[in-house]
Amino acid sequence: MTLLQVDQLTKSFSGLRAVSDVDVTVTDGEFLGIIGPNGAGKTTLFSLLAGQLPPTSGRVVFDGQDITGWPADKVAGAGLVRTFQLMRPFESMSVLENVAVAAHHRHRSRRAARRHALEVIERVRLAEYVHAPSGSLPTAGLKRLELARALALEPRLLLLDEVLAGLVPAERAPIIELLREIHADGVTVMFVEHIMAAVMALSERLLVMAEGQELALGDPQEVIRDPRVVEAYLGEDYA
Ligand SMILES: Nc1ncnc2c1ncn2[C@@H]1O[C@H](COP(=O)(O)OP(=O)(O)OP(=O)(O)O)[C@@H](O)[C@H]1O
Repeated sequence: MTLLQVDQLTKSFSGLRAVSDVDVTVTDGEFLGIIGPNGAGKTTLFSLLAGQLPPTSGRVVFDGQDITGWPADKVAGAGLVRTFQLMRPFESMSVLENVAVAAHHRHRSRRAARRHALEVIERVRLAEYVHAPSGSLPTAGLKRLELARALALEPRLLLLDEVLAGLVPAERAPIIELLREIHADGVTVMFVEHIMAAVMALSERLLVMAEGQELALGDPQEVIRDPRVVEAYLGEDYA
């Protein structure tokens, strides 16, 4: 079943087409990787889908509903949630309070929001930091917190924007495992990432963007051998 359908999606910033006529369909339950050079439009695409930016033109249909131009909180309420490359938790608030703020969107009572937040904190394995101020977390902890805040909104489609950036290789493996678990639990994922080992380990299909457009889309092993992808992004050494 199609969960997300994007038709001819375009975003111009004073003449620059950051996202240009993108068509993509995401099936319920799939894990779609997205790669491309800096400035290719990956983050802008996420902002258009998740409602942080209104598109210049084009259409976004999520779970059968036309959500084009909806504000972010309404999009999240429908089940489409993103993480941010630059994480901005409320630093003086504890991990629990930060996640409870997100959980509150799904649970009206404080007690239910707190209970749900605790479950999510367990799930991302942040329990030892539950009462710590978010500002005191190491980078890997902040990544888990960013995931927890997104999961507290109970997404059906989760857009992950470089969740592995800034982590040393030893810290990446457990986060990759966590992403696998989240996906196995039934969450559909779109995954923007530069760490190719993670992209190849997780992606069922791979979209390559360049200059705002789709350069290639399909089976990851085939896509990374596409000469246009090698030239625009991966380089001969990777190939
Ligand atoms: N708010 C904005 N105003 C003007 N130009 C913008 C804005 N946001 C993004 N851009 C431009 O749009 C283009 C696409 O940027 P975007 O951040 O989406 O790329 P990206 O593929 O996510 O890059 P990276 O891998 O570096 O995160 C870039 O040329 C960028 O400078």
